[in-house]
Amino acid sequence: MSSLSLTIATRESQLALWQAEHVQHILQRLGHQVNLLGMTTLGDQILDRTLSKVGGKGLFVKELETALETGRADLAVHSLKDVPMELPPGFALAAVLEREDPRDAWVSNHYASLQDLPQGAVVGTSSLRRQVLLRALRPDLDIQPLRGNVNTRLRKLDEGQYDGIVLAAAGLKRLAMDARIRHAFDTDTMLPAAGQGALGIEVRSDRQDLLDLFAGLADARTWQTVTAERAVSRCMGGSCSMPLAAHGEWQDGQLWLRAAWGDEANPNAPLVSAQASAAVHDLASADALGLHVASLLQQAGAQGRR
Ligand SMILES: NCc1[nH]cc(CCC(=O)O)c1CC(=O)O
Repeated sequence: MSSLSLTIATRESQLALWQAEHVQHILQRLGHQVNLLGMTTLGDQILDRTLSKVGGKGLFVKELETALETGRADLAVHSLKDVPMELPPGFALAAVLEREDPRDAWVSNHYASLQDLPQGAVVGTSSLRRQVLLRALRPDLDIQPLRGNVNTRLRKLDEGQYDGIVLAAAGLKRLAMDARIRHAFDTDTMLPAAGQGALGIEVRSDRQDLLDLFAGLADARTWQTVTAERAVSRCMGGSCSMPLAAHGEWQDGQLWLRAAWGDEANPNAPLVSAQASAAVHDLASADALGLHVASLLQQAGAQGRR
């Protein structure tokens, strides 16, 4: 393939820039010329409210899509967790890249683990999924909202506003802040969000040149895994305003998919869980596994949203 001159649209948080530069380097190694176009999204501007209350997923990607639409940029690099389950018409996921640690991390300056926290301690997270899972582990905790990019959240912890916070391990590891992680929660206690830790490349669907280019860079296993996870979320009508976890792990060539759903209207109700496995071999069979697990969730009492 001949050398292309490409522009990557990216948010300007430290993590978004790391991710865009990561893809920039991959493309440069293939001989392409790559610039970054930094942008501020609505999700970056609204910091005083919980995202689930102001429109949820999509707030971080819309401005980037506009740049693709107008040709100011050729591709956008996203944390897949923040990408809506269905892209708007005219856009496509060109690839999913290798996954960082998908687990949630416990970060605290004083307490090595949740178990060490005193009664009623203050824990920061704005994720409804993390809130519900934390409440199941420690009903006594005082869970307080925590927004902002990774650095902002750590600063708020260090200022003493929280006894501990829960963040994606992936963001901390990518920013070489592993040292802040007291421990990563095992996936049995804190089931991760669909797509957590994976990167997605979005392009305009008419850019066949880019679809061809990225087909060769995709991590097939990761793409199948997150496709199954995202199918659960899509089928449940998942958005940030629904406590929903979906996580796949491979075992003996089979993809094991687990999901958990919490009732946002009744946060004290127990979680509904479901799991299934299948010999997934392509994106279609991964999607089918996700739909199956979503139907099991619904049979067990989880309510999807239209
Ligand atoms: N919702 C914000 C967001 N989107 C992606 C990540 C972390 C990196 C990832 O999951 O790929 C984070 C921060 C967090 O959840 O702690």
